[in-house]
Amino acid sequence: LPAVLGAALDTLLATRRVPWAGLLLATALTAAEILLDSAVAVIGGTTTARHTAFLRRGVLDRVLHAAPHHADRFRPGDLTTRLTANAGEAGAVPVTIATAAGTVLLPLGGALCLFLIDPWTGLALLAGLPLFALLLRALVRDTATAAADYQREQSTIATRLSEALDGIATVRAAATADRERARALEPLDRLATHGRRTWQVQGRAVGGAAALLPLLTLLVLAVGGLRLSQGALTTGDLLAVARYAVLAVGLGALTGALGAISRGRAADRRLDELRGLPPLAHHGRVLPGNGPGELRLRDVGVVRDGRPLLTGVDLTVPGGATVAVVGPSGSGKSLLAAVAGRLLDPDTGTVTLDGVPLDGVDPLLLRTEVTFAFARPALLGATVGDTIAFGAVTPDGPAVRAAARAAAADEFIALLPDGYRTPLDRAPLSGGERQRLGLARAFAHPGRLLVLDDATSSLDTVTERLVQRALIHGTGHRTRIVVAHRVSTAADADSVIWLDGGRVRAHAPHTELWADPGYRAVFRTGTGDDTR
Ligand SMILES: Nc1ncnc2c1ncn2[C@@H]1O[C@H](COP(=O)(O)OP(=O)(O)OP(=O)(O)O)[C@@H](O)[C@H]1O
Repeated sequence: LPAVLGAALDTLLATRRVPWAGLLLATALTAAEILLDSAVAVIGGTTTARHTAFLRRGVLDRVLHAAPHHADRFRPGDLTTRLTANAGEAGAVPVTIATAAGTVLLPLGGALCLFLIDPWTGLALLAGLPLFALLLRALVRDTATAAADYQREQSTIATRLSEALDGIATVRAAATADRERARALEPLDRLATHGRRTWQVQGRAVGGAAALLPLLTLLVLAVGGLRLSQGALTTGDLLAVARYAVLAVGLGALTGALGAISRGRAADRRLDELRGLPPLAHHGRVLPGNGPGELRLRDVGVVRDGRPLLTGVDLTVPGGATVAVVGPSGSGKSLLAAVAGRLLDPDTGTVTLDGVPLDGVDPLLLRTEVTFAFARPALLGATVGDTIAFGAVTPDGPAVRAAARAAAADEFIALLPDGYRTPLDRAPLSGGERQRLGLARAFAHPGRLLVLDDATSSLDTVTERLVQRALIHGTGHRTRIVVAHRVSTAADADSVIWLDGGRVRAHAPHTELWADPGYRAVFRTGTGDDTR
């Protein structure tokens, strides 16, 4: 454009006629620039959105497929920040790099044209560039550290807020809302400091560029003027030099792009920590068809922070048996349940189902063969029916209803506004009702092994008996492990695993163990309410 305008000016001066061709070309070039700018906005926006979605999916996939105890060290608030704000910043990097490349191309073209018109004007521009390069280097380095600190504090606030929301009832009951707010917002000062640091670094770079680049333009123009007076340049040339010099110092826009790239890369490093989570390893083995569901644990141990939580657990649960796991609070019952269905890999020993080590079985297959129900089940899916059907395999309507009946959930579901089709957010549920939906979900997914981890603790005694009967009389699972505090569960089971301090104290039928006062004491000192 400057070359066309310069040539048009020279034609005008030389011929005293309107240079229509030059003007038309200049108009076409300007229109093309406007069109390109619009294309950049549209393509840039969609590319960033797609890349962000790609990063989020990839990282979420790694988190979901990671060995659970590795993924657990990232708290929900922290994970959310990484997957939302951080992924957003990291997702913008490719487009920002492309924009930066565009930002560099135009000044480079400008510089090249200066050399073509007159090398001395090009050299004048080059003289100031080393200083500008130093400025950019400092910007990239300082932005990266300030942005990383800022993003870390953001995560801390998000973690504390999500903890406070999670425990909102306790916070209200303890009247500690003000204290919680102060705790959640405590990193705010540091966050502000790091935020200011980021913008100070950016401001310094922009300020430096704003001081340096006009001086550079002036220098190029001065050299151009000198060359005009020497007769080496025409007036049109000088006009073009002036325009190209302005284009060349457009390099200043690079400061904004480089700052954004540095912030994006700092955010991407936080995603890297999630990408680095070791996946749940397996050897893609299948379980033998029609196996009885025999579970064996050999010398199983779990250690956390040097503390043994399960030690030397040796157990055989015969296929088709119902086994209760009892023991005082903190004795390792939930850990044993998690290990039995590979929600957790033990640190020592092996767990096999029908002779195949669990860590060898394809996880998707394992999830169709092993079903869990928990004390506080997460209700996933859009409707009440969906949440029961939720799993690796989706059961049909009659199977969902049969499972709900077995879990004694059918009656209260029938009272909901739309029955099974009631959206979960329109279904106010008590703790016991939530538990029954969790149980129904487990019952609706038959397989070799069913693990109930305290999954009936909120049910009243009558309902629990109903569920217990359904459990014993078949839910389509062959083997059942039931963690419970109630003596009736132990009495109904074929045998009882009695845990104490992370060790198996005994594995025998309830009637045999009942003679031991220590065993009877479990039901008095546990959180269970019934003894007999
Ligand atoms: N991820 C973990 N990191 C560190 N310690 C853990 C972890 N998970 C469990 N523990 C500890 O292991 C012990 C056993 O926990 P577990 O949940 O198995 O007990 P439990 O017998 O099911 O107790 P309750 O009857 O109260 O539910 C507890 O002391 C608990 O603090």
